[in-house]
Amino acid sequence: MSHILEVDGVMLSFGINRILQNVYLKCTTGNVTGLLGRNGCGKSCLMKIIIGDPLTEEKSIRINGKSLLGSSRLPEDLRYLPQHNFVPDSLSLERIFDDFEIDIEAFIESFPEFEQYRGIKMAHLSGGVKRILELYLVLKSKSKFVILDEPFSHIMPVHVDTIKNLILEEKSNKGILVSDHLYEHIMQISDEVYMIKNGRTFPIKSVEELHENGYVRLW
Ligand SMILES: Nc1ncnc2c1ncn2[C@@H]1O[C@H](COP(=O)(O)OP(=O)(O)OP(=O)(O)O)[C@@H](O)[C@H]1O
Repeated sequence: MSHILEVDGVMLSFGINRILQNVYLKCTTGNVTGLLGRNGCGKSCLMKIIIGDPLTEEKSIRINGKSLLGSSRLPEDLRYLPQHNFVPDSLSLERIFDDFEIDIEAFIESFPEFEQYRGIKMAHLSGGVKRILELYLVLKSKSKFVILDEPFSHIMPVHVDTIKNLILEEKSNKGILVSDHLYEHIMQISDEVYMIKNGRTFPIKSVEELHENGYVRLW
């Protein structure tokens, strides 16, 4: 079944700083939607607002036309990979997969060297290893939409390629909204890309447009 997530009417200021004011984006099952923009333009704030952070009352977030009210979100609707680690340090890899009801064997097939970490607690894993694990848990969750904030940060290139493939595989089950400054990867895997600039979102079709909008320097 296909679902559509739409976001508009978002107004966000901190003091006299207007961060977001003219936002529209949509994400649908079967699609990867990319979100790009300069440091501090409001990407993480927008993602947090979508997943229910009460940063602003002025917003309209809808799934299949039905407004998501307040700050509670059902995990079957939306899951979110934040920039910081979220799995408790005291849990082992095996326990985490059990808790999330996600198949650890399929994970180890994608990342064979994680075999050695099966019984290891999160506290003893490196930053990049934790990041891959958390990204996988969110990406594979039984949710209509997943929102990934900087999924490629701290991750070595060979695993970035695996993760891109997993995202492309998983989009047949859900809509995926993703933001990362590794814009070439975002441009490659996204069906639609939005940029945030001066508080508003607009569609981007090419790296040249990113250049024209001051996000990359091509010449
Ligand atoms: N709780 C807060 N209080 C005050 N200002 C905030 C708060 N949260 C975010 N900001 C400001 O809002 C702006 C947007 O922040 P946000 O984290 O969304 O940027 P971003 O586009 O994700 O940036 P980056 O690419 O650097 O991660 C920034 O100027 C930031 O300093």
